[in-house]
Amino acid sequence: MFQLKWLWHNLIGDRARYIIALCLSVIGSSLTIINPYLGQRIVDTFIANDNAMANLTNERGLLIGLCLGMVGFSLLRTGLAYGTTLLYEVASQSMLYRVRIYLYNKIQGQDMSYYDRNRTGDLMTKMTGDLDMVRHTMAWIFKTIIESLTIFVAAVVYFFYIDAELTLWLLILSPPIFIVAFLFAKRVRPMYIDLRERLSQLNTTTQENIAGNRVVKAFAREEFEVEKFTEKNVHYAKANKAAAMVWLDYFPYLETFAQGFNVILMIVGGMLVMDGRLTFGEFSAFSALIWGLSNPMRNIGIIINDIQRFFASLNKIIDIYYSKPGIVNDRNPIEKRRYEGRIAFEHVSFKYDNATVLDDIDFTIEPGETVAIMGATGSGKTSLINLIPRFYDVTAGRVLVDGKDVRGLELGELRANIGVATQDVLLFSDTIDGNIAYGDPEMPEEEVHRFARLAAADAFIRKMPEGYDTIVGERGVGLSGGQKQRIALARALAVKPPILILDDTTSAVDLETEEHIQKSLRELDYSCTKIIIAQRVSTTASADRILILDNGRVIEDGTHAELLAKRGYYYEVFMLQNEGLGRQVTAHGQK
Ligand SMILES: Nc1ncnc2c1ncn2[C@@H]1O[C@H](COP(=O)(O)OP(=O)(O)OP(=O)(O)O)[C@@H](O)[C@H]1O
Repeated sequence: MFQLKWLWHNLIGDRARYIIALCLSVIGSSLTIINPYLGQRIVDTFIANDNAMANLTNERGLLIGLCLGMVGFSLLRTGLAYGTTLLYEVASQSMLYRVRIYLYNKIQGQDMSYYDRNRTGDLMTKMTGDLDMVRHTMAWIFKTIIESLTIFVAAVVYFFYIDAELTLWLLILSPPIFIVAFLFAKRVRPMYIDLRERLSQLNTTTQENIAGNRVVKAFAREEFEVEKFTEKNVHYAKANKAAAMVWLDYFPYLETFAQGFNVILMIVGGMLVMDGRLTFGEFSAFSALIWGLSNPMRNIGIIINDIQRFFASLNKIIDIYYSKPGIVNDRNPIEKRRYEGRIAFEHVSFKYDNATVLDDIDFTIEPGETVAIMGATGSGKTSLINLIPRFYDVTAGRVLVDGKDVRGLELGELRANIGVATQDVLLFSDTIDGNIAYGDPEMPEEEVHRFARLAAADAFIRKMPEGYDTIVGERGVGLSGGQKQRIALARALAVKPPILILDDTTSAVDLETEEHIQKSLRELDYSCTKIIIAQRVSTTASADRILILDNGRVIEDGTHAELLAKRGYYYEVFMLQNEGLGRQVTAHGQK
């Protein structure tokens, strides 16, 4: 089966340990028949024997030997069980560790459309609960299956050796038990797939709620969110209960059959003892080992439940394991070069699924040029700049950097040459210093300060209680929107990229600060092509060129003066921002 092959493949490095553990499980479980055998000898020789008293005197050595044997084998089994559990734990934990790293790398290597499709809560469930279920199965469920099977087989073999007829009577119960177990497994399987999905939904709701708690509070929607969570929680609890109830439908049959072993033993075994075909000792051996037949039947429900959970979880993990990003790096990493920074869009079109977002975009940006992109919200500005570092790939046409199609460039090298400050600023829960030096952790402190000054962030950072060592909260909590933007800008500048992309990076800073940033950007001490998405004319005015996007098409392209002279969209925005007349501006003129 494919899933088992996958497990075997990932056990590499621990296969020997795991196989030894399986063998020890088999040996340890087989030893369970030894004590009933020794007990049988004791009963037949020293208790239910006509010469029992004489034997007690004459064969004392044998009795002591048998008793010591029982103690010895019990100790041996305990020792083996300890060692076996240890091996299972070590092997499964190491496998879990390796697979977790592999999956983490896989997730990191996915392109943006993967993150568009997958919910964070679902990915978190895969990385935690699902992986742990797989480990639990490797360490406990497989062990229980192997041990139950071994004890079952060993008991049956031993029973056949003592008395075949009684054994066959007992085994009459096995077919109905297996039929019931099969029916149960079939019914419960889809329930565990559903249960796994509901857990993922519960986690997604929880994660979104925690991440978005400020919005929830701002809109005073706590009650609504609690209701939403309760709904998911109820669904999850119901799914759990439904699976448990199914087990209860089958449990009485399995339990009755399991009890049936004792009943058959009493009736048939008793008759055989009375007929003198079975000794008391042999009967006691049956009695002592009958759990070897009934226990696996009792465990069968737990095993089936866990195996279904295991497959539901494993399939989710395998999904990530074999997922391939659409955007791959098919070049071998070479020594990273510094690009000149020439960018060209050649008749580029782009779609998310089926919705066309960019249509026949065609322009060139020379090294060192500063180009501003403006356009109504949703016109495709962010989508356009996302094509340069290959966050997404074009649907038609080509994006060229330094004259080469970006799809043919080494991905790491390409991205290392591009500094991006995204619209949605994300800072890590780390020091401010660590956040600015994210692209180069070895960066000297003075450099960090220099880039913070360029981004007009130095002054406010120094006013913070621990300056550059201040730890910012998750996603930058504790900083204002403008402060976060300036740290994100410093982080992008600090990699000294030949291509710098700023997506609305100064939208939340005041005009004076923005002026300082504009000046810094003009005076950077390294050559840099800048693409700046902005809504303010104050930002775009000093650019070498301005592109106006509307509905995925470039409708205006020129300098500030040229576009004003055109009296189109740009002119309207200019007038609106400078005169504050509040007219509604469209790409096609004024309404
Ligand atoms: N991940 C996505 N999946 C599907 N559609 C998307 C995705 N991201 C953006 N879009 C759609 O693509 C269009 C362009 O979005 P884009 O973010 O590029 O616009 P924008 O000009 O940057 O807008 P804004 O100024 O509001 O940031 C929008 O209609 C948006 O709904």
